[in-house]
Amino acid sequence: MTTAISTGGMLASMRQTAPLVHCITNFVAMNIAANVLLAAGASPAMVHADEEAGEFASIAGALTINIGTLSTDWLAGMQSAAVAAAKAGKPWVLDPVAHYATAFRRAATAELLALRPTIVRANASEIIALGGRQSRGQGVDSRDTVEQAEDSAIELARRHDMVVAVTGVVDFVTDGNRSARIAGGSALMPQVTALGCSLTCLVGAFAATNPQAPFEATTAALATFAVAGEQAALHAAGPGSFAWRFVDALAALDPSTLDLKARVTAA
Ligand SMILES: Nc1ncnc2c1ncn2[C@@H]1O[C@H](COP(=O)(O)OP(=O)(O)OP(=O)(O)O)[C@@H](O)[C@H]1O
Ligand SMILES: Cc1ncsc1CCO
Ligand SMILES: [Mg+2]
Repeated sequence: MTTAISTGGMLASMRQTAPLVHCITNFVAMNIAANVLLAAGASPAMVHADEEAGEFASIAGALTINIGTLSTDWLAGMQSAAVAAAKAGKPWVLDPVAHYATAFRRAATAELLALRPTIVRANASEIIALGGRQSRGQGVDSRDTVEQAEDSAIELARRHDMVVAVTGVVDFVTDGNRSARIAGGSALMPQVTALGCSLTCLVGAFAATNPQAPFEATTAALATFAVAGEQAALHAAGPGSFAWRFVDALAALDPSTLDLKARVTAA
């Protein structure tokens, strides 16, 4: 069954408002994530210092936090930003990169979760471990399937009253009551580093435009990635040309094509 969500309409309204998205992401992702947001039609700003992160979060449309290259200083900025975003009523998105890998990351993730993210976006291994189950993940890449993570995603969404998005071959989004699957993308996507991190930032852009509908906003962001990924893969020779073709495909994607090609089904 195809859901009634107009992903194209959400892309159009996101572009119309060009939301300012406060991204605290990792050193690997910073450049590609900013380019992905610009191509899609949002306005990214990478601001992480504790001295200004709280102030900036309160003026941005949404905040995204990614712990990929974590340090103590950055964690302080993340916490200030999350507190300020919540106080200002702005949605914020958490990407708990490899949170299972070290005690530092585990503790940081628990502290950030306690600050009540609106949305968590992660790969299957990260979601399984976040739900307290044994995942096969070691570093930043997933070693589990989305299907294996679906129950954990639903449990997490209910436990923390948030939207959870698990990405992989077919993505899964849930708010604990409603769930959807988004098919598409390309096997080249996990071959390009930090596309998941970039997607987390794009989820922030859609959530900024639709703060009352984080489930729909997340679904639309994932569908946008899935369709742009398919288009980019058509003529890509490998991960290198896929990466720039993907940015071009995002910029070229029009709302009606997105509506036509998006494969979103209720789960
Ligand atoms: N095998 C695949 N086929 C199609 N799409 C895929 C595949 N693997 C990942 N994707 C897509 O790639 C994007 C990034 O998801 P992924 O799960 O790889 O994130 P991630 O592991 O957090 O990435 P990173 O940590 O490198 O940023 C999503 O849009 C997802 O749907
Ligand atoms: C490779 C890598 N290392 C830390 S963060 C990151 C980007 C993908 O998550
Ligand atoms: Mg990741």
